[in-house]
Amino acid sequence: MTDAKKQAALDYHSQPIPGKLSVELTKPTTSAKHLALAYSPGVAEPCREIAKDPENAYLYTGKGNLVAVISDGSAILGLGNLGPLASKPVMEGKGVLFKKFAGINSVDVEVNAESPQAFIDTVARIADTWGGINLEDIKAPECFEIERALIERCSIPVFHDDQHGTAIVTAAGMLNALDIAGKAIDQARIVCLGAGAAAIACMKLLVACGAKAENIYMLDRKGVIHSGREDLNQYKAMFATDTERRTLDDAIDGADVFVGLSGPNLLSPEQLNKMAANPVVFACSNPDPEIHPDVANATRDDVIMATGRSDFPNQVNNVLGFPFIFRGALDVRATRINEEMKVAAVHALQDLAREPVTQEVLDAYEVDSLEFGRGYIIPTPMDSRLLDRVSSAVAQAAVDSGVARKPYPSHYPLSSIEEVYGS
Ligand SMILES: NC(=O)C1=CN([C@@H]2O[C@H](COP(=O)(O)OP(=O)(O)OC[C@H]3O[C@@H](n4cnc5c(N)ncnc54)[C@H](OP(=O)(O)O)[C@@H]3O)[C@@H](O)[C@H]2O)C=CC1
Ligand SMILES: CC(=O)C(=O)O
Ligand SMILES: [Mg+2]
Repeated sequence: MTDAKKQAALDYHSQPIPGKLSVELTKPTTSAKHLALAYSPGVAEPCREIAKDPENAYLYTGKGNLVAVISDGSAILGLGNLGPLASKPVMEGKGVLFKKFAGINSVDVEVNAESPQAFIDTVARIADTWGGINLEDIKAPECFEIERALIERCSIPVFHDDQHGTAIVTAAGMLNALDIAGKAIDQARIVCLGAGAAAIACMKLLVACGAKAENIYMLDRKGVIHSGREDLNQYKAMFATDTERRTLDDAIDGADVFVGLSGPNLLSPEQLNKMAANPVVFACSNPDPEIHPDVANATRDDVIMATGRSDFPNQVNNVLGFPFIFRGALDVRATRINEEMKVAAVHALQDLAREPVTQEVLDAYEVDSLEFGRGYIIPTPMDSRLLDRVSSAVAQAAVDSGVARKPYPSHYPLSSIEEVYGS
């Protein structure tokens, strides 16, 4: 970013008041009578009801529309481990997206934990307060055990966004991009740079969508993850291939797909030039991609290019997933977010990209036209139809797969966030 853009970002966060979120009141509070209801003595009545039956918390408090965004700051975007407090702008940002796109209230919680177990214990002890937990920017491999343990210990949905939100959006974009490139996913040779939270989850979901594990070369900082390596954790080991290729330079030769979930400027124009015809490049590291789209487009005119950023076409970013996935899960009071719900979200995103783009989206991106093709493989976050399409698909999948504690919502389809509480 230029110095002017960096300053604009700092000003945005500090002016006119610090931060991006605030708390609003939902009940009248202008008289002593109101206070006697909101506070003592009236507040005792809902307390007694919740003590009798914890489900009443959904009736008398904001729990059912409240998601905690929780991080230890160990993998903040692609910036690395900057600690919990430095992750707060990102966590507030996730809260902005929850509210703006899905009408969900959120609190950000930055945990200073000395170990994964301490983090798990901290979160588990406060979990009942919320309707769901969105884990964010926790590095691999610790994130896998943290999420598994919290799913086991909590009765509300726990979802590591960097794993599953990213994987859902990547899979949707990839299925469309390969279709446009005229390639079959089960034939595609895929290079994944990065072997952390996002990369492992993305490759697992691509395999579930038809990619062949033996066609995937995954790389970490030490190079290709191959069967001869003895330094692999169990998650990386799932992607160890029997190959003589050792470096990105080796792996990228002839590849159909590059997925970057690692760090900035790690794919060179020379390496892009070694890829097969119509290469699909998802350079998803934030804020700086593995290859800048201007560089990629200048290098090859047949590249189908996506990044995680809002300021370039084809934004492959978990913002297209987590707000709507939680909306659907909360509205049927799902106990968890399972594979069926994730796959339903993939197909809802994939299908929406193939529909005509609305004027609202054209205006938001200041373009005259946008249609399914190389420059538009996935819906944009500013598409208000996402609220209905993804949330409905996720809610229906939760009901069908038996994890919903409420029926499919009678107030669906949703056409705006004003409707999220029903009528
Ligand atoms: N667009 C989107 O929606 C999203 C994008 N991301 C991006 O993905 C990236 C990774 O995030 P996340 O998975 O959460 O973090 P993790 O810390 O869990 O994983 C980072 C991975 O990147 C690898 N890596 C880092 N530098 C290099 C390098 N120079 N060469 C090869 N591999 C490297 C690490 O290798 P090693 O294992 O050897 O340490 C590790 O496997 C970030 O840039 C993040 O912004 C993440 C989530 C969503
Ligand atoms: C988008 C996001 O969650 C990340 O880059 O970590
Ligand atoms: Mg993240």
